[in-house]
Amino acid sequence: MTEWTPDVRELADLELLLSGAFAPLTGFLTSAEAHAVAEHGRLPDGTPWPAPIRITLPEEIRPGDRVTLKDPEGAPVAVMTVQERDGRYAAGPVEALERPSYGPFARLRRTPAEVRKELPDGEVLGVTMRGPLDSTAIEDIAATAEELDAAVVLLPLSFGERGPAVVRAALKAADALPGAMVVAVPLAPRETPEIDLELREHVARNYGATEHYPGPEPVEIPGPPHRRGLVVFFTGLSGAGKSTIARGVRDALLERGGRTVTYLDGDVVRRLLSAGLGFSREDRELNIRRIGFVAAEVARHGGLALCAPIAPYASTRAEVRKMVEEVGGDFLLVHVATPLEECERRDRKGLYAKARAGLIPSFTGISDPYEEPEDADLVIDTTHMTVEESVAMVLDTLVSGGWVR
Ligand SMILES: Nc1ncnc2c1ncn2[C@@H]1O[C@H](COP(=O)(O)OS(=O)(=O)O)[C@@H](OP(=O)(O)O)[C@H]1O
Ligand SMILES: Nc1ncnc2c1ncn2[C@@H]1O[C@H](COP(=O)(O)OP(=O)(O)O)[C@@H](O)[C@H]1O
Repeated sequence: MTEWTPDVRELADLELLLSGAFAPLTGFLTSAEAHAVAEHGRLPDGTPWPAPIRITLPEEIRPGDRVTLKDPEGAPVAVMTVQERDGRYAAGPVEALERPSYGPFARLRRTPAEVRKELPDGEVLGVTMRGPLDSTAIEDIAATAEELDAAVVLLPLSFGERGPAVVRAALKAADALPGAMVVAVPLAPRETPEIDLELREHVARNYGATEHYPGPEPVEIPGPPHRRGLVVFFTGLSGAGKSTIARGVRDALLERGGRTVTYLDGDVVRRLLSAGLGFSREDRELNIRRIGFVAAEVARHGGLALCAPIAPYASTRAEVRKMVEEVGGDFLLVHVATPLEECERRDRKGLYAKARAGLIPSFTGISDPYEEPEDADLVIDTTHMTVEESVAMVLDTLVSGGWVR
């Protein structure tokens, strides 16, 4: 049987499909269902449903296959029977394997059936929360509950990096709302506020709510850029100047102070983190994913990471961008766009001559691809530039973006 690890949003949706929080859905939507939902806000049989709950799977997975869906730590979560392929998407029912029993506040992630069993008969006020409740909201909830003679269930939507903070906010609010239950629901935000609100209402109803009270939207106060994690990712041909510039930027940042800096040097990465890997497409991709993983961890804790691999494939660079942004970090792609002729003219290590002579197979730019970035945040062609000028271009970008003061 095939195995696959969905991304964090898909895994959160999977958990809600399995728990019954997305009832009547029991699997990922087909293209016809997703289309009906997008067009009419209903499933093809007329049942109201606001949001396309979908999953992307690799192309090799075909209708009829049974796929074990695993969490990032490798624990099997569910088996999906693929019924349909629609481009990147796959549709089909899911069956639970093991209930995830870890993660912050795992004890509060309960199924709608368990919660409904505990609720008293009568009215239930379901409060969905994406951020803390202020005293006005708490008074409002208390007054509504009294008016309706309703029990209160607080449903913190604990998705992503901020998830635990939302659950803590719900526990605090529960202290001020005697008798309120707290149930953590990993519902990722949706594409529009309207869809988000409707889906929250459906989920609240599945948890037994007869009334839905949407908590106020959190005021988005991302930390200032100089406190946010940042990954500066240099890409370009061998000899383009990536490591020279990255080292210059590192030194300048250390001289200025104010930020911690991690330089994931290409040679060190290849010697330690990626020891044993070669230069096939698979090995290069794995090398870049490893670099991206470490850089994202640095960014998660507010650090600044500099990486300078060739990273020839656009899709792998995009994966790294996603990994970093998912943990709340910023990602700057710097294309060191020195043309092949100049890199070859420099040929510092004599590698281009060897590659031309056929002594190094699959050499980037000669006998192996380099996909030019279309999403670079900064492009530097070093052909007619000094090292100092190139370093200054990066530093100026960091200062003007507020990442460095
Ligand atoms: N076949 C082939 N193609 C490209 N480069 C090769 C190859 N074989 C060895 N080298 C040397 O390895 C350095 C590139 O490693 P990277 O880890 O940056 O490459 S990749 O991002 O995984 O594609 C690169 O170093 P830099 O010149 O510092 O970029 C090369 O010196
Ligand atoms: N403006 C510039 N920026 C960076 N490197 C430059 C520049 N001008 C000349 N060079 C030279 O080009 C070479 C680039 O090598 P390197 O930094 O190892 O490239 P890469 O890491 O991309 O393989 C170095 O010898 C460096 O001195």
